[in-house]
Amino acid sequence: MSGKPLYIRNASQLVTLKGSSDAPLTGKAMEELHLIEGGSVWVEGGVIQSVGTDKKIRERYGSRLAEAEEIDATGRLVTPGLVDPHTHLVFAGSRENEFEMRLKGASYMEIMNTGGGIHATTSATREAEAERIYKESRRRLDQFLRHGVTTVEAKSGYGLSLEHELKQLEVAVELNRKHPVDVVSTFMGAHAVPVAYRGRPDEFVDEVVREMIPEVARRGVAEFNDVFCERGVFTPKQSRRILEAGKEYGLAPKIHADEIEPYGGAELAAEIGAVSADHLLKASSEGIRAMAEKGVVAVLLPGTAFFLMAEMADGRKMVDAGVPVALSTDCNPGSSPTVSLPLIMNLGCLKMGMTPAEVLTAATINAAHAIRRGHEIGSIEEGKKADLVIFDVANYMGLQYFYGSNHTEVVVKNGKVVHRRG
Ligand SMILES: O=C(O)CC1=NCN=C1
Ligand SMILES: [Zn+2]
Repeated sequence: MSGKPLYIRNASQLVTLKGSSDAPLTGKAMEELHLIEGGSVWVEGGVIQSVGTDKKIRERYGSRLAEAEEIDATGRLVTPGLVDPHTHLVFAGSRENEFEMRLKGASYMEIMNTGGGIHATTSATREAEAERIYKESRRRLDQFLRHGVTTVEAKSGYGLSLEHELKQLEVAVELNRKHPVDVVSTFMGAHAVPVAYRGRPDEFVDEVVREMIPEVARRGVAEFNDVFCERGVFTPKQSRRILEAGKEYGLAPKIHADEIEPYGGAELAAEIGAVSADHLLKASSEGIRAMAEKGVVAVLLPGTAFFLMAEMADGRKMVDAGVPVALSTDCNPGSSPTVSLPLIMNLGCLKMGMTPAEVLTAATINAAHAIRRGHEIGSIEEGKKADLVIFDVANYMGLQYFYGSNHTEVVVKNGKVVHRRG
């Protein structure tokens, strides 16, 4: 096995989340972190080899301790690497101007319908060379890493044409190849109807379905296909057509659902077998029930609601209804310009009625299942990728109690230390 073993020892709390690799956790199981007090991990070849009390690990590897890189985690919390299953990471430019417009009363949709919003970022991203988009996106990915995030999903959706959607996706693929943080790509050509197609949405849907999806699938630059199902963007009928087309080409469906108005997005997600339905601030009780029945992961984005000064999705209701709940930053220049998944967990507790254990489950194993990676990341179990974080708090409750801070001290990715707080 290449490289030295890594021995992380004697954590005040080691959150394993063991036994969650086959399916996302729901209901009461979202609270069962399977903690080990004084826990240790032995890592070799980028893989978790053994997890247990420090006594167990020292007995098992006693003769080899001297050859290992040792990190003393005494007094600190060790968790799986955080996973962000919903970002619009890859883009150029920013929209501070719109932030001030919204503080003065303009709505998100008003700004978008007058040529700003997604259209503003689309113009900037179309004009920018891939190199510049790569550099700006890499900087955000560096910041994610410093917040304990070891895997992110990244959507296209600021190209809105085959040429520029492919440009975004190629940047995401390049970041995945070169950056320590793993990047999982989602095609989202159906993020908005571009200005050139204003008033002719069905013709744009034709282009997404007939031109973009086949080429994206042929190049293998995305695993998922997402659509902004919202009044004034894409109807449930158009969204169904786009997601069905993606399934035909092997792109698993995801959906931005019921963000601004109740619109049947959650129901459509259950009907079509989406991997996840995201936002859900206005999801109906019927939609939530249907998602629970079909095991569709609800990816909740409280940072977006916070930044849009809107009411939050009812995380408590969804957890109690048996929906698998995950959390994400929704990192994007318009409605959630943040990389702080730890702050999103704080909002899960303070604004959505979730518990400290539930939000940690939602930002690790359930987030991993929302991007079909639950079998390889999201928990600290033998055979899984050694993606781990050491936080400078004594327990998982402290991560939420001392809110608003970045408690990330050490990040381990594939068994290698890739960040130590300076
Ligand atoms: O505004 C943006 O750039 C991202 C977004 N898409 C759907 N909601 C927000
Ligand atoms: Zn989004």
